[in-house]
Amino acid sequence: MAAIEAAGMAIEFPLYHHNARSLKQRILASAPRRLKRDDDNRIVVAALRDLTFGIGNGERVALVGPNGAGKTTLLRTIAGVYEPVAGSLRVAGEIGSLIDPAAGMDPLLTGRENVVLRALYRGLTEATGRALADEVQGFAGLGEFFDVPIRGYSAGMNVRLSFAMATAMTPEILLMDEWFLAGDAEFMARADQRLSKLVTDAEILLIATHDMGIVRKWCTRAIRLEGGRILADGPVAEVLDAAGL
Ligand SMILES: Nc1ncnc2c1ncn2[C@@H]1O[C@H](COP(=O)(O)OP(=O)(O)OP(=O)(O)O)[C@@H](O)[C@H]1O
Repeated sequence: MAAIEAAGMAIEFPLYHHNARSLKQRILASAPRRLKRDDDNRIVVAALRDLTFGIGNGERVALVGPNGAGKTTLLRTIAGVYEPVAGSLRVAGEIGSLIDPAAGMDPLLTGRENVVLRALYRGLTEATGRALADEVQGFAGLGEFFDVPIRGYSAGMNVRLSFAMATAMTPEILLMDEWFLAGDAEFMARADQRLSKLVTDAEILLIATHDMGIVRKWCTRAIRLEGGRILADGPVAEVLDAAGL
């Protein structure tokens, strides 16, 4: 059973070290709420503060809130990229991440080799990995570039490969940032069906987005963040209506 439990969780990013004293004074004077001094006297951004929530099997959760609210940071923390500085986080279930396009890929390997490598990493056999690579190739539409090292890909080609790859293996917990829904029109028309299946098959969906159409279409619950804190958490209609979204 997939589950995510956070209790009093906090994430901080150090910005300046002790020697930038006058700069520090200015920053703390102008933005006292989000920037603070940590125990080592560094200035840090309090990206997430005192988050407590639980997400269980079958939930489709939207993270909403203005720029800088902490949505992507929360997704990355659940994916294991950042370690909380306070509180606790427990994640049970295999994670599929549509957050950072090139994360976990080797730029020196081809598209095909990256797919096989990911499959092996997930504990699948090489034969299964090769079959998956054929499937990804068919969907990504990269032509001969599928067998070229991915450091030679354009940004859009990277999106196509990572989207096709991530949607080829259904995870228990699907973490998604909205830019994954911003491919070119032809690709998104094909992507929509594939994405719907993935969203339906995953046990937990967590998506960060500014698009309330997506939230209402796919999600059952919304968590509204602002300044790194949870302002509201509940059924989609309730949270969006209360915020006038
Ligand atoms: N690697 C980092 N180093 C320093 N600060 C960071 C880093 N990543 C995020 N932050 C800060 O943490 C806060 C939360 O950022 P985050 O990217 O999670 O916001 P968001 O809600 O996803 O915003 P957006 O809607 O603009 O994507 C911001 O103040 C941001 O400046």
